[in-house]
Amino acid sequence: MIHEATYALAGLIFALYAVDFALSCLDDSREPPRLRPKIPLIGHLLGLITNGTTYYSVTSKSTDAELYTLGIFNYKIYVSNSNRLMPLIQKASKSLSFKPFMQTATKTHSGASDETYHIFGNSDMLDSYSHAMKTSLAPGPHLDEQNLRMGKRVMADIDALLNHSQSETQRVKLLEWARHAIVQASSCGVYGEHHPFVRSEVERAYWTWQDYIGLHLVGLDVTGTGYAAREKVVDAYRQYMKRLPGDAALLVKERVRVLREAGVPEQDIAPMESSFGVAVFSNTSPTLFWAIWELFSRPDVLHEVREEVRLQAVTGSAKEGFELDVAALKLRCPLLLSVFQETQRMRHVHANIRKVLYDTVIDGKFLLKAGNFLQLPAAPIHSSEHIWGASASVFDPYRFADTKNTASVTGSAFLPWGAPPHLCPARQFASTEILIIIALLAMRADLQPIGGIWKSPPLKTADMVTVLNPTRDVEMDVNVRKQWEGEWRLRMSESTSRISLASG
Ligand code: HEM
Repeated sequence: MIHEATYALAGLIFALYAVDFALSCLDDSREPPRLRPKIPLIGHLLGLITNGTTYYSVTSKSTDAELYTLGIFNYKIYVSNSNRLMPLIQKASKSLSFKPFMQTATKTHSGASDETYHIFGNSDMLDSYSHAMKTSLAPGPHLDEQNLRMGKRVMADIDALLNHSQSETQRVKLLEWARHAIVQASSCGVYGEHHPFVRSEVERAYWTWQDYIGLHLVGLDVTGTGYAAREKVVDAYRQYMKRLPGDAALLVKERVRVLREAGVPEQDIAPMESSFGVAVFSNTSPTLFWAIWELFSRPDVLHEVREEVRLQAVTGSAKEGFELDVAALKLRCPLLLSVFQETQRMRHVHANIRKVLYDTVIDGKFLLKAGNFLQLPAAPIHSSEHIWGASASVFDPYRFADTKNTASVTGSAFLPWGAPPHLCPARQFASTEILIIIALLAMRADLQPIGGIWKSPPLKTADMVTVLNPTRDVEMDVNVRKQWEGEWRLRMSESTSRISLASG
């Protein structure tokens, strides 16, 4: 019996290797070289299921190839390891396209009808959608209003955190607080004060839904918990969208206009809008969490940042109230900006994905065959010593504060917002929000994990986000800094004064 089982196992392993070998014989010699998995046919799939996109950091370390191939059954994932190829890939967006994933997401993520799915198969419609979002998020009066609403709500949440009895230490869960602050402030900015997340159970349902989006992708939410949470969020959007409030941002009005003009059925508008939270909240929250973590866990740097913000951007006194000047924060606080961008460089794990629609040759030599996928992981580029020097693997809070350090860094080497010419159109909005929150916390509060030890929690690698969340929350002691007690105001700046982001 044991012999038979051993023979069967040996036979299976032999068969797997044989099929893997046979498939690789069908490769065109101009395709990027294959990277063999430890377990033939499914090894890379298991790696991706277990490690998410961080798997590409492992595979990319084991080859010098600029582009390589991971075989999974008869599919191929081409992986770009190179910032040099990035602009060439981005320019080939007609054949290396993100659009098929937008179409699939109408069903897997939003739960919309077949009709909407077909509408999202129209490339021109998707271009109009993207154009409408880009123009409505561009610096100017509309973004000024969006920023104003966002800033007002940030102040309310920071006041709520700090206006407790001064003798008591407040305890908060940092991730929970960062998520709440971002959902509330971003929603006020984007949807107006009567946004869909005013009720805390809708906010909670949103994060439950996010835990299930990986399972929704493969239709495996067997308990239906994620779908129920999604329904709660969609319901709140249905109520909200019965009549868009006057203070909804142009962004929302434009998104809805394009959907209606394209013929998206009315019952699908709320589900489509509710899925926009992935863009608006899900990346900003963990980025804020880690930026707070990286700053407050370095007392010397925190001291310098406090001095920088105090000298450059804060006026007033305890008696007359303090004011944070957002224009100064954006333009004259290089160390704070550097800590934020270094957090992004070290923590960003996103791998942009493209479907190869037609056979495409990149850089005159790499053939990518239609029907396969291309991934553009940022982490191997963010940790490259060729680009960032010998300290590439170390968190250097000063890295972006001195342009000498980053003189050789082009837009396609710093990728948290995507790669030019396709960058997140809300990067100024999200960066302004994060900088305001960190600056106010730095000036007004002391934060420390309970027990005083800054031990980084493990990461939830399965999350489909650009910056990973911790697997467990971290409880923090929050104390008000006595000398900065008092009323605080924001002097909001015009959005045309832009933060000098390394991405452009
Ligand atoms: C730290 C927070 C954020 C990060 C790291 C981030 C990152 C990204 C990235 C990598 C892309 C893909 C770019 C591409 O390849 O085309 C993107 C697209 C997009 N993001 Fe963000 N984003 C953030 C916050 C936001 C917020 C707050 C909003 C809305 C208020 C937003 C709206 C969008 C939109 C509309 C697109 C799609 C643009 C298009 O269709 O061309 N993002 N974002």
